[in-house]
Amino acid sequence: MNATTLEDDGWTVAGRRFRSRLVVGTGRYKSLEETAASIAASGAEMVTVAVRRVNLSDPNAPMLQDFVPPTQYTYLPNTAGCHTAQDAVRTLRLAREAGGWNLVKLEVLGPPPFLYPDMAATFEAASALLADNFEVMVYCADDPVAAKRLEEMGCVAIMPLGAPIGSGMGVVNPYMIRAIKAQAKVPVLVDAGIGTASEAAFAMELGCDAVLLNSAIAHAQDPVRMAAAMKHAVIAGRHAYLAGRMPRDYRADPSSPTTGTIR
Ligand SMILES: CC(=O)[C@@H](O)[C@H](O)COP(=O)(O)O
Repeated sequence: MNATTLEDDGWTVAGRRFRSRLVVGTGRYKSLEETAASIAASGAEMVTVAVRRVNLSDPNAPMLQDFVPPTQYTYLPNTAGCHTAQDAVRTLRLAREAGGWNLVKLEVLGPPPFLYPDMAATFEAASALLADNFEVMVYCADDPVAAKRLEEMGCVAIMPLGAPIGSGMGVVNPYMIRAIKAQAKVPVLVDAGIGTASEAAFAMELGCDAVLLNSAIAHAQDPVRMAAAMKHAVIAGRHAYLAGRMPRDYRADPSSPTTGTIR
C-alpha cells in the first residue's frame, strides 16, 4: 500500500462521491458558530439537518446555511422528530420544495425512552418517498432482514442504529451490524449512539462504509476537539478494517523468535 492508495479511499452514495467517511449532524450545539467550527474540524463533507428543528427558510432568523454553506457541504435533510410515515413524507417534501434536496435521510421514530426506529412506519414512508423519486438513506433497526428489504425497495444507503439516538452507548449489537454489511450492495452507515472516538473506529472496523453521528461531538465538553478526534477515528477504523486484524488467541505467542537464542 502506498500513500496515494491510502488517500484515495472515498465512498459513493447515490452517485455522489465523498472522501470523508464521517457524516455529522447539525443539531444540539450551543451556537451556530460552534456548529460550524465543529463541522469544519470533523472534515465531514455531508451534514444532516433536522428539517423540523433547524431554520432553513426564515431569512429573519439566523440560518444554518450562513454558517455551514451548502456550496461547501452536501446537505442531507432528515426527519428527526417524525413519529408517523405521513409526517416524515410531508417533512421531506417540504425540504425538497425549500432547498431542492432530493437525497434525504428518512427516520421514523418510535416512542421514548428509546426512540427506536418504527420499522412498519419506516417501510411505509420509504415506499412513498421512493415512488416520489427521492433518494433515500434510511435509518433502521439493526435487523438484517429489514435492512435487506429496504435495499431491495431501492433505498440508497442503509443506516442501522449503533444504539438509541443520543445515548452514547456505542455499537451495542456489532454482530448484526456486520451481518447487515456482509449482505449489502449499497453503503451501510452506523447511525446514532456513538459516544466517543473509539466507538466510531469500531464501527468502521466492522466494515461499515461510513459513520453518522451528532451528540458525541455536540455534547462533548470541547466539541471542536471531539470533532477532530472523530475525523481521525473514522480514518483509523477504516484502515484497520482494510488492513485486516490479526487473529485472536487466548494463548500467548512470544513476539521475539526463540531460534538462535544464546543459552
Ligand atoms: C443527527 C441525526 O440524524 C440523528 O439520527 C441522531 O442525532 C444521530 O445520533 P447521535 O446523536 O446519537 O449521534
